[in-house]
Amino acid sequence: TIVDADYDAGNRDGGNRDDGLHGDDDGSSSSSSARTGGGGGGGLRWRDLGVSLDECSHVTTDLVLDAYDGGDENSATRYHHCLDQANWLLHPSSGYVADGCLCGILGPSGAGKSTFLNALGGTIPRGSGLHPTGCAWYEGITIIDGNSTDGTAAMVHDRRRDDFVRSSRRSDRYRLSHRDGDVALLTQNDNFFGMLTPRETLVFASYLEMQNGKGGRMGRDGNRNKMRRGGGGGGDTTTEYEEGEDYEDDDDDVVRMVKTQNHFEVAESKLASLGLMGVADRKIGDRTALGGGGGDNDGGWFLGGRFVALELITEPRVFLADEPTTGLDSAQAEKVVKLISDLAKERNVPSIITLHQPKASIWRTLDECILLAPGGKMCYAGRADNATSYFRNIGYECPVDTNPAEFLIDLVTIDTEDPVQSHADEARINLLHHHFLRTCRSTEHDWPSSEDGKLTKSWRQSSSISTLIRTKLRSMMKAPKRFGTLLRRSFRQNIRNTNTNLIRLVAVIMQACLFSSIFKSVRHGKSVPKSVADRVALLTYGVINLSMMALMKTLDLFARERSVVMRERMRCTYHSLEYILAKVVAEIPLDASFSLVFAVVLKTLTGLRTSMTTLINTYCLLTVSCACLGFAIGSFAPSVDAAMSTGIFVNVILMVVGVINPSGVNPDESPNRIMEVLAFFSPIKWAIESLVTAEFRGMIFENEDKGLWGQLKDLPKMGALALVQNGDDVLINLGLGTAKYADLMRRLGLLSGIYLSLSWFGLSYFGPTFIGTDVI
Ligand SMILES: Nc1ncnc2c1ncn2[C@@H]1O[C@H](COP(=O)(O)OP(=O)(O)OP(=O)(O)O)[C@@H](O)[C@H]1O
Repeated sequence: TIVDADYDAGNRDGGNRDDGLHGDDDGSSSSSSARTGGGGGGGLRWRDLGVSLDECSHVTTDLVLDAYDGGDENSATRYHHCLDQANWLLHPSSGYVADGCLCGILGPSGAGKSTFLNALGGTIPRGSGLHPTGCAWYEGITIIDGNSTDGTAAMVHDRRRDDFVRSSRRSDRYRLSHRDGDVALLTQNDNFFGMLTPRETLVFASYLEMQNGKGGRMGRDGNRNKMRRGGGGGGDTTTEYEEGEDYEDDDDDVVRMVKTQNHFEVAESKLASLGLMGVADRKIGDRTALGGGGGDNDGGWFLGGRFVALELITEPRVFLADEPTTGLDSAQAEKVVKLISDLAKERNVPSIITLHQPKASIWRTLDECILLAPGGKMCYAGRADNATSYFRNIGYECPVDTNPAEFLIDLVTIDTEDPVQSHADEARINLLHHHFLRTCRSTEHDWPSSEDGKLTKSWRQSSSISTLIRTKLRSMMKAPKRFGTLLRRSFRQNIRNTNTNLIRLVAVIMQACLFSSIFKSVRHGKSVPKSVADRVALLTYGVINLSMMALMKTLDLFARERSVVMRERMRCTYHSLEYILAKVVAEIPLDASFSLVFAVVLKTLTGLRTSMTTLINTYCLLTVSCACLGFAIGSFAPSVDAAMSTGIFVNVILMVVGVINPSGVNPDESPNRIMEVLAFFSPIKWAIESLVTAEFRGMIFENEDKGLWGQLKDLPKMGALALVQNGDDVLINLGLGTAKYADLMRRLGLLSGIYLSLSWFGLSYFGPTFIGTDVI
């Protein structure tokens, strides 16, 4: 077994960074070799990768080129046919980014940089109307002991023999799997639990990753990286395990060490390696303390670094970042790009980032660059330091003292304001695109054809069923631990939200005081007929108020967590049921405690007949039910905005069908079927009916010493309830003659269960799904 690979006797047939990428004055050839890497090294590759608004399966880079060259008539016709149909956001191209390289995607706004990144990472959402073509994969190099017939010879250092031995290397193609954490994709919308510190965030993330039944990943990668570090920059020599091999079966020292490393150590090492120790205990959401995106270098650095830290917790195979410098000042931006560059080298992973107008110092940090023109037309892909010579060779000289990045972006920008200039710009871009594609074709023989190697397994995917079953079982056994972690995280996030919690506390006390002062007849504490309407209204107001607060708070929090949860769910870090249950257990007691305060204040300040316990129980269960409704809406809604507006709409409907008319109902007029169904799903209805039933059942009116005239004066105010004799009469008039408090509460409980199940379903089946690119 080959145990180390820190030397390769120069027999790398195209060792990525050494072949064509360095010191090649001929821009054209450097570009093409950068793109293909000569086939010898590990890295991220893509072939004919494009994205169009129309379905068009036949377009390849070859066809595009044929069309430009006016070559094979048949091909050109096919291409034009597709062009007619397909509206390309990203014209098909093929390329390569080597292990350990940082590649920046440059281009004007709307050129297709994010689209390209999503196509590479396999994260083009289903239903977006986009159609990807081609494929992207990771090419890994395996050093095999002995003389394998299908590999290329290489000299590899065998630690056990302390000697260099001739070994074979095999190049394997792996499908990149988001679920397995192969791809770290940092998007512009990424978010965090704002109340946690970076240390806690990383501890929770690493703990969840370790407990998700894919425990072999960290150990195995830890091993891989350890070996790579010894590689002295030989980015293309990587000793790998055979597929399906489980690290637990391995007796390597390094693996054992990583196995015993706990999640605290993993988090600490990530923090240290990213230089985040100084801000490790500051709350993430505390942007003022951190300096946010402006002014304070530490703050901005932290904001960028924390994203990177979390994405790297899983030791990804490929690192992609969409504008990681957005919102940072230039010094902070430089630091973040430098960090990604260092990590790319240290971990030997290909890293690709999109950049908006990078300054010269950032440009110098890039190893490679990809230039995209509008329409996603690739005009350059290769070593960053060869870019200017490449363009000089085709007649575009970068002026002295000009930032090459700006020069490149200007080259592919269309001046839409001036029609003549716009025409000239488009012609130049087409020329550049065409020239670039032509330089690629010369190395096409290095590429696997689509029939080659039907390898569809992801990097970490196990090949044997028994291993799969073992992994599943291991994951199930760890469910309680994951639940505990999620519970702690939710609980901390909730309890530390001090300002919001204080505001809520003050709000419920003030609302209870306000309601008690509005309904004065209830305040007197006398069970008199005149107070019936006020009692119904008071209880109803309380229910509506608490339901609104619980629903909105849940939607807001859920919406803010959404991107984190989606990211974690994409990787199958935990089961959606575990997440939902943890949220319920962590959040609902706190929500219910506000209801408790409200109930206590209301009962103390008014003469409500309902007991304190009944009031508390009902308001608390109502809160639970509305929080569950919030989870359900949040789990189905496609976006934060959609969740919030749907929440308001739904609550209004449930309120309208749920409130009781205090003037009484007409028993001869039964509500229509739709109303009945809607009412069944209204927690507001069940809570109001429960409280009203508890309030009036068995109530005997007290005599008011106000004489006949005084009593007659009150009758008009009581409407249809003017002639009631006692509480039971009131309930009959309100349509609750046979209602029982316990039954109504059971309905409310049942409704909470239904909403909880719906949230589980929504979270499980309505998450983001992506369109995969073709698998080679
Ligand atoms: N789902 C979609 N449907 C239609 N057009 C889309 C879709 N997604 C993106 N586009 C369009 O594709 C083009 C490329 O978008 P993309 O976001 O990739 O550009 P970009 O280079 O990343 O821009 P920026 O620098 O402004 O982020 C834009 O014109 C955009 O409007």
